[in-house]
Amino acid sequence: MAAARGPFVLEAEGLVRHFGGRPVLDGVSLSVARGETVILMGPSGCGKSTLLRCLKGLIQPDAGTVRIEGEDLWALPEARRRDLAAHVAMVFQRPQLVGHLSVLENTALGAAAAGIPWPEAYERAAMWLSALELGRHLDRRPAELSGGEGQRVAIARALAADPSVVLWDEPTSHLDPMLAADLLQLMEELIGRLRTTMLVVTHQPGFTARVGDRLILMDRGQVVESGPPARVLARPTSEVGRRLARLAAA
Ligand SMILES: Nc1ncnc2c1ncn2[C@@H]1O[C@H](COP(=O)(O)OP(=O)(O)OP(=O)(O)O)[C@@H](O)[C@H]1O
Repeated sequence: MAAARGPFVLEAEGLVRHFGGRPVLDGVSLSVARGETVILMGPSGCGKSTLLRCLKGLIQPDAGTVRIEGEDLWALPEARRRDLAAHVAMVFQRPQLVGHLSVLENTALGAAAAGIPWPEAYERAAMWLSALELGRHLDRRPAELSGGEGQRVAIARALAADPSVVLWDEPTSHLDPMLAADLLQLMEELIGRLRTTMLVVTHQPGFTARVGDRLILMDRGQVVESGPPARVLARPTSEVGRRLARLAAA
């Protein structure tokens, strides 16, 4: 990645995105500072995944800007945009691995896409797979993995790319409760240890309180509240915040 240009790794300003004539993002602005862990919460369907996809360059907003390391993502020519977006790693709700490639190849692919030369990409992939206790599965195909293993490969693929920022889109949502708890604990350890810039979508208030530097709440395509998680959960100022606080206290 080019030399750091400012305190914010990721910035969105006035993002608007419609689906079927309906505004799914309705003027979203946010910024994530270097080394910060920002948690994004909000009711199902409020636009969290759509926002993350815009920030990763997978969906073009109808209006507004996305800046990655100070560069206006959608103002760049396509090749340069792809390069820049490769420094934003994303862990999705499902692993999204390439079926005919091995676990090692899938993981190295993320690093290579971010411009890391292939030999080093393989080294970094093997290192992260081993760190995430997948060292015995390097030659397996994605279909031969359990749901939890698949998500750990997706995390290894994200981290092997040495990203500027990692977007986590509720990676535990399709796992059974015990596997989900294990994966949340792993995420908590990684976030605490790496201090990489993170933007995390989750529905877990306990996790949010423990790992978040800042909590942003969304409702119906808009940011409705933002602040330190302990403050937001104790003294919410929005309806969504009050619902979340009741849930956290239950
Ligand atoms: N490609 C698409 N085509 C049409 N509608 C879409 C598309 N992607 C998202 N939507 C709609 O946009 C709205 C927001 O979806 P999104 O997945 O961003 O919400 P979310 O907050 O991430 O929800 P969840 O917490 O359930 O994952 C939903 O009503 C969804 O149906």
